[in-house]
Amino acid sequence: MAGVGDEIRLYLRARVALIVLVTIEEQRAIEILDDVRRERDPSADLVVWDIAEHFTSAARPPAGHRPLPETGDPGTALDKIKELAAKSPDRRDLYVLKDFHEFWARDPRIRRKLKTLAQQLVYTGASLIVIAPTRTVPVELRNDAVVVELPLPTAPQLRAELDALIDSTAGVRTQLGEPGRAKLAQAALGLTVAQAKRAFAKAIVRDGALDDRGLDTVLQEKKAVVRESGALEFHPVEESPDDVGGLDALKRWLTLRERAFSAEATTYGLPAPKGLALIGIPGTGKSLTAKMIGGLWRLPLLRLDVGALFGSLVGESEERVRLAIQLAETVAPCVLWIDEIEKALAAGGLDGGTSQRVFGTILTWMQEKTAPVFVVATANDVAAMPPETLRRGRFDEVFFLDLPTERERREIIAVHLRKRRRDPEAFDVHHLAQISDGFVGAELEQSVIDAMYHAFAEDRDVRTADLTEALLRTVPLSRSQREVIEHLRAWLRQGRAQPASTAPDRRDQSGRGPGLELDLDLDRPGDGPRDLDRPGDGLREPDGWGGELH
Ligand SMILES: Nc1ncnc2c1ncn2[C@@H]1O[C@H](COP(=O)(O)OP(=O)(O)OP(=O)(O)O)[C@@H](O)[C@H]1O
Repeated sequence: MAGVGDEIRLYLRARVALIVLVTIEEQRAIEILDDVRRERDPSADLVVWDIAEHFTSAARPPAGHRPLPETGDPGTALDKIKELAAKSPDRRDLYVLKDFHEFWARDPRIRRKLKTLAQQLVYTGASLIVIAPTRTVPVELRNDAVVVELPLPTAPQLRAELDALIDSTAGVRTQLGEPGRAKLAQAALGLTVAQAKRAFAKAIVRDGALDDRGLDTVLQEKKAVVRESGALEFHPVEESPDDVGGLDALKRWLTLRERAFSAEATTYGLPAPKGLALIGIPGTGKSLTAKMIGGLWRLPLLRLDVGALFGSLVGESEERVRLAIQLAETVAPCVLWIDEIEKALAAGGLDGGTSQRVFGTILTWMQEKTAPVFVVATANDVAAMPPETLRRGRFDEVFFLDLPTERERREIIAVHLRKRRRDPEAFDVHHLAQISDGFVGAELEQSVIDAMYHAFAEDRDVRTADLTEALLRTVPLSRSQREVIEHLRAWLRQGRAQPASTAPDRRDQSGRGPGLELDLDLDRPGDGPRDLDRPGDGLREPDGWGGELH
């Protein structure tokens, strides 16, 4: 039996008044509880109450028949449990309540009755367990209750389900040998037992057999489940470092850790990297980098939409974040991209408490996580983020993505010409980079597209002149919203991040740009060891540096 059964057994032995088992897998929870019951006392009963079936015995095989009371009212159900336990105080029955999270949320009478009953049962052999889909236990009950989470099934558990399904499905042809079955079970990680069984069954019905095609069905099912969870989605991994212009320091950092999640790295004694924070000017390639990491490291990429975490019902947001974390851990090793993490603090219209709790849950998890989930947090607005957010221990490194330098602009323009099947050699990219000072990657890409539209409308191929015009037509954000960039650079000046690029021309002809000239104050306390692969450490801020933009 999994660790949860052991944990529950321990709490029962310690006579904890109320155990709240958090899961959406009620059937699996009941099976685990029945194992616990049988092992403690085979003659005890497992009595389950829910709003539709009322009292039933779930003990397998049935533990000696005893008439059970009949009531669909939750308050009366609690009274009846009290009577049953009082009648035979030595019986070690387990009473399981379903649907109570609905009642305790809205009825103070139920909260009171449940608390009293839980405290009284401590003096009998019986125990009380609530199965709930959320871990929000009312304040009044928190002192008496322990919350136990039922993790999603592991690969061996899913494998057992798969084997059982194949054995029980008459006439199913299966070309799945040992490695195939293991692969399929592995692919189903992140699904509940019921969801996995459904996906396996779907593959059998659709293909008439269980073979390699099943893998695809299972992955599709998993994507659907992840999407339904509200805030998490699988992101296709298509980008490679070749799609990213500039940002060489950041790319080097990532390439150095390319095999960080391999078994060899663990054997070598390396800890798995925890995560990266990418802070910076909008449009400089933070999202692009997050996507590229999945491609470079060949790991699945999950994107967490922080805005979508916030639900309107009490406790819903916390529940969603918990579920998202749980899903990411089951899919691990993976990259979890937390897009615009600062939104967690600025969730408009919500009471500060909810967003603080959601943000706190993410941060605590990042600090304590042991599963190989590499977090990439991207943020534009650092003003809302408390400084401790980006502390080491959570992130291995914090990178700042500044306006691209001239050389980087050359690379970015070349990337986008190549992407659109044009040879950069056929263009004067030097000139284009020179005239696009202050442009970010997104604006350069847009200018390339804009130029191509103009040429296309005139039925000819795109030329340097079209690109020049497109660039001159564009007013980059760095010019229209200087203060946004000033603000971010002021933050960088406080030495909280590494420049993502080490371009020697960081101070290009415009005389702007912080980059390498910053004194990064490498010895500040609490910083821990620095990366050897990080170039440019400790260079001095030049006289008269003012980050002036043109
Ligand atoms: N360094 C770069 N190299 C190549 N393309 C880039 C680069 N930076 C940005 N781009 C292009 O601009 C698009 C938008 O950039 P991206 O979304 O990654 O920026 P961002 O920093 O995440 O912006 P935001 O903060 O506004 O979300 C990318 O999909 C890519 O096509």
